[in-house]
Amino acid sequence: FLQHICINTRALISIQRHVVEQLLMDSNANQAIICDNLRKVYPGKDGNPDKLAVRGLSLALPKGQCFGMLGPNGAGKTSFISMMVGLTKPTSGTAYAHGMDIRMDMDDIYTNMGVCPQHDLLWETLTGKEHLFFYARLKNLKGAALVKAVNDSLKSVTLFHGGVGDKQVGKYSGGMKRRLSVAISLIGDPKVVYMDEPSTGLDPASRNNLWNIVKEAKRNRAIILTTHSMEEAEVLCDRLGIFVDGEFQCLGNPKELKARYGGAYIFTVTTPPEQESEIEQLVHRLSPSANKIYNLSGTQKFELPKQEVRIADVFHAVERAKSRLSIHAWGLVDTTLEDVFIKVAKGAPVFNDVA
Ligand SMILES: Nc1ncnc2c1ncn2[C@@H]1O[C@H](COP(=O)(O)OP(=O)(O)OP(=O)(O)O)[C@@H](O)[C@H]1O
Repeated sequence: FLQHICINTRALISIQRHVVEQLLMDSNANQAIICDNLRKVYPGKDGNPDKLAVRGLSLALPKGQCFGMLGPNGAGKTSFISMMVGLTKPTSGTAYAHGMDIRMDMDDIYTNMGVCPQHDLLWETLTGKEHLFFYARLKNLKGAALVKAVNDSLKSVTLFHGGVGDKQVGKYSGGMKRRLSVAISLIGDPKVVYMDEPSTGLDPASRNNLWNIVKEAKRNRAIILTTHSMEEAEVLCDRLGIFVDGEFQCLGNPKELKARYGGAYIFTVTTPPEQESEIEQLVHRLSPSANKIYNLSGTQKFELPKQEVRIADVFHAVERAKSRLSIHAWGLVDTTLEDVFIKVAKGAPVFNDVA
């Protein structure tokens, strides 16, 4: 399985690299974002080796798409976004936002870019509305258009009614601050938006509300977002990359990733512990290469390779077994994006230092 992942990874990353090379040669290429072999190395301090946080990232993203960057803690997602928004310089390689180079044209890029940082960067003594006026003016909005943009923005993140937008941010809850940060990132109609874990700390209702805002917003722009929520990635992202140790381990839309990396059904069954071996035999009759992945006092979990089993056969086998075994509960589920994430993140080689 790991071999399968590695082959796919190399092929996919080189295809993406090839796409980027073609786009860079095409002066009419209408891509919102192109990353060309971006690399970030943090110099080692106190005798420690250098840290290669982003190792040659190539990516092309058209307008109208939301790209999700998933990855374990410390994978390099924030380092990537920091380069894209001009907070740090790439060690080598570069990226283009609507054809403008992040090494030279950052001032022009800023007028057409929005950022929702991982940690809210807000002034406690200013109101939500004052924040939005400030950022909207930076985007050159004036007069009636400025007032309309601010009010629309407050409404879109439900901070308008009851005068919430006129309260000081110091009195906002964590969720309200997060919603304000998202509103700031979208004010002034930027064509490229980066969102670093936008829904962290939001309750389910606020999160759904935020997802609707992002879905609406992506129609007209390119969005790159990082998230630890597989649910969020599935709801919002047209394309995903799982980023581990500074490089993509896989790229694709959520369905493709599940199909490519999720070659098995998960079959769970609970019986009295003394009937475990009979269940095991039943499973191996259904699927000779089934793999037991969990076993605790009568509850067993198996991976059944999809090419070996038909769902209907599993249902029939369980129904027949019920006449002689006490099956308290059972279930058969398809691979989730979370399963894909765990497998890909675990299977990735570990690199810590610059090779
Ligand atoms: N300024 C820095 N100097 C040295 N090393 C750094 C610096 N910033 C990040 N790193 C290291 O680079 C690696 C990538 O960190 P980064 O914050 O980009 O990861 P991340 O994927 O955003 O993690 P998380 O999901 O936890 O936010 C980590 O090993 C981190 O310790």
